[in-house]
Amino acid sequence: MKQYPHHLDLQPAMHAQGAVRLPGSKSISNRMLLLAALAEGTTDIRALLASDDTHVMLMALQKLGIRWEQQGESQDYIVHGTGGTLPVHQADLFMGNAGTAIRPLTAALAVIGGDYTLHGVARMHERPIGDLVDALNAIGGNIEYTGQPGYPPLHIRRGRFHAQRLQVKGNVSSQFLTALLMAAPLMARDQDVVIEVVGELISKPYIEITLNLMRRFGVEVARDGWQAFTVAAGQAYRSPGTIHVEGDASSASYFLAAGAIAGGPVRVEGVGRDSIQGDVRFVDALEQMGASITLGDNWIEARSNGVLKAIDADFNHIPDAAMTIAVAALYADGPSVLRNIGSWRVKETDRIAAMATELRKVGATVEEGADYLRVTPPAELRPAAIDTYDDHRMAMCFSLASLDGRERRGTAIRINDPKCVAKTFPDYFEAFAAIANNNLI
Ligand SMILES: O=C(O)C1=C[C@@H](OP(=O)(O)O)[C@@H](O)[C@H](O)C1
Ligand SMILES: C=C(OP(=O)(O)O)C(=O)O
Repeated sequence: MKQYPHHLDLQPAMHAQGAVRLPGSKSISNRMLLLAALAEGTTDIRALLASDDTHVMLMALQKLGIRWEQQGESQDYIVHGTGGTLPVHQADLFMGNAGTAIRPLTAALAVIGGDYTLHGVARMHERPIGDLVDALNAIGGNIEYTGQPGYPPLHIRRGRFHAQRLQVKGNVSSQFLTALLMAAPLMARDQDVVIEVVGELISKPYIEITLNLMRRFGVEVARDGWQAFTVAAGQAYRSPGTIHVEGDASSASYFLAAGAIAGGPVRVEGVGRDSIQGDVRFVDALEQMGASITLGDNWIEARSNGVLKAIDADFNHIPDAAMTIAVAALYADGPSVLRNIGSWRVKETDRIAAMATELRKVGATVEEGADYLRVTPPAELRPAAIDTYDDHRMAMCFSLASLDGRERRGTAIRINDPKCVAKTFPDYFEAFAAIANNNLI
């Protein structure tokens, strides 16, 4: 993988312009890998994301005995599905800090049965998984915590699944519901499986990605809004043959915001108006801030010709791309408020605290609530060394503070420990330099 120095210095850039080919979507890549492994037949996955999060999924599948082959140097992978069984019944799996790997795998392994341990980096062991474990153990799963109750590491043994009606909480992470949905067809081939959501469900558009991909692998889910999901008996995953991974809409947010802040046009290629990723709705927020957005079939472009307007909005549906708005708010004409972002506290780091601390370094006044941030831009941005907390999105979104807006100049930004971008976008800084006057030094 890519080598990065201990820090990167970004000089102020007057303009942002150009086109960027996006890496594959993390959310789609890891779902497709698991679905292809569980399917009957061989799947040809095109343009898989190359990153830490997909690497841990690929390695885990390999350890579980799933055969896959990378096609030369490309990001095309052939995955040989085993139709819902696993050749290896005992494995120790390293999950890094990939929520999209550990959560779905926990459910699939618990249902298939075997003797598996799942663990990750230190932060993974602080990220909650209790609601998923509770849902599975309540119907006969056998999952134990080997560290702190409620958190990985986990020890999964063969359970005795009985009920086909599950309940899961959705207010901490939507990935728990995604995990159960993906595992549901493995639970009972002869009985319907019903999954009920107890209370509020956050990050809803990610459930749409799950349902869409399950459908492409041959499994239909009937739903009652966001309350209940039924996987009818008799369904099993089947390979769709060849399947393409869209470009990552969350990764697109940095470049589109660059176009909005520093004029543009900046075009991202690989996602467009028909994307299945909720994060394409990030462009609505940019539009509200005054940017002009054009959506094509497989591209999105952002430009702007004025100062950005402040925004006060609920960002529950786009928690990842919302971090980009927090930094774009530095260029707005007044205070912006990002609401309903409580899940930020249990992601790669406590993102509300980290964002508040780092925005203050460039001069912003920030009010931090349990589930919101209010960002008041300074008269002028101050040079700062940004700590990244091993959070790829902290590193990526703070690159934007080096851009000149119309009313506010960009500033010299040092990004400490930039290699964390490898979680989803190893080449991020090269791509950013290419649209921002090659300002990497
Ligand atoms: O299902 C997914 O692919 C994801 C769901 C979201 O998590 P939460 O549901 O925990 O908010 C998002 O933040 C994460 O990056 C990817
Ligand atoms: C929250 C994120 O990742 P994960 O899939 O590990 O939850 C993210 O990529 O911003």
